[in-house]
Amino acid sequence: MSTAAIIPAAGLGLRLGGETPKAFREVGGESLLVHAVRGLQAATAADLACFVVAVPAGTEDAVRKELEPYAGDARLLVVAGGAERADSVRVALELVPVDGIDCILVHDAARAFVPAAVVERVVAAVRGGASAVVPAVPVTDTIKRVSTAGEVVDTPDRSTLVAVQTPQGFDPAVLRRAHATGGAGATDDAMLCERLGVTVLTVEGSEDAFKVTRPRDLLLAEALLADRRLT
Ligand SMILES: Nc1ccn([C@@H]2O[C@H](COP(=O)(O)OP(=O)(O)OP(=O)(O)O)[C@@H](O)[C@H]2O)c(=O)n1
Ligand SMILES: C[C@](O)(CO)[C@H](O)COP(=O)(O)O
Repeated sequence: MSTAAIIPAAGLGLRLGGETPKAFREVGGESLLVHAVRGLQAATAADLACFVVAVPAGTEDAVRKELEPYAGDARLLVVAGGAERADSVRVALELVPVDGIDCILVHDAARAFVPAAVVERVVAAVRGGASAVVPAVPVTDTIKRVSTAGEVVDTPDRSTLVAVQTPQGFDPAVLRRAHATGGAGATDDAMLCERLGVTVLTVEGSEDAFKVTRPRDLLLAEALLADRRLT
């Protein structure tokens, strides 16, 4: 049995700014998307057999060509994404083969520097019987719930909060059932599973799996990569 990876990479990166869609922005001379594919490939225990990448419409052929050298023996499929992240995941999911796949990962191109150990932890938890698995890190700020008027409503107990990352891993049948319900308002795939009443397990994430979202994240990405190249 093998793993399939869906990579939603069709976002515009409005918070990052610039002319180029975020997944094509370069760090250390390579696009975030290339870093993301390489990061998943480094997780050898995941047995990746297939990548399905959702990209901005019109860029499919160029991306296929760019990623081919990094896909190794895995099958590479590139598809035009949708309006929201959940739409991009859903169109990609339709292309994931049913036979021979016991785990589907959904991994943001924007979380391009996830360590292999995190990927392998997620896959191992799915193979160990979990239906849905998310990597998580502790929240370090005090979080406030606020009203629309900007007034603090309350302060949730921080020890019960975590920030979740990708790749998120799923039993294929569960992920298909979750996306069949539609993705309205869902900012991650685990949320769709939660709506079905499926238990979502957390495993240890990593600060390196941060999401490139705002301009200063690119500085952090350059520094992280430079440090990795040194060590
Ligand atoms: N319609 C969309 C929107 C997002 N994504 C992908 O989902 C991941 C996480 O989304 P986010 O970081 O929010 O990316 P953007 O939507 O591009 O960012 P922004 O909200 O700042 O425009 C990214 O890899 C992004 O390319 C996608 O495939 N399709
Ligand atoms: C999937 C995700 O990366 C988990 O933290 C996150 O929810 C994506 O959110 P975004 O608002 O689309 O960046």
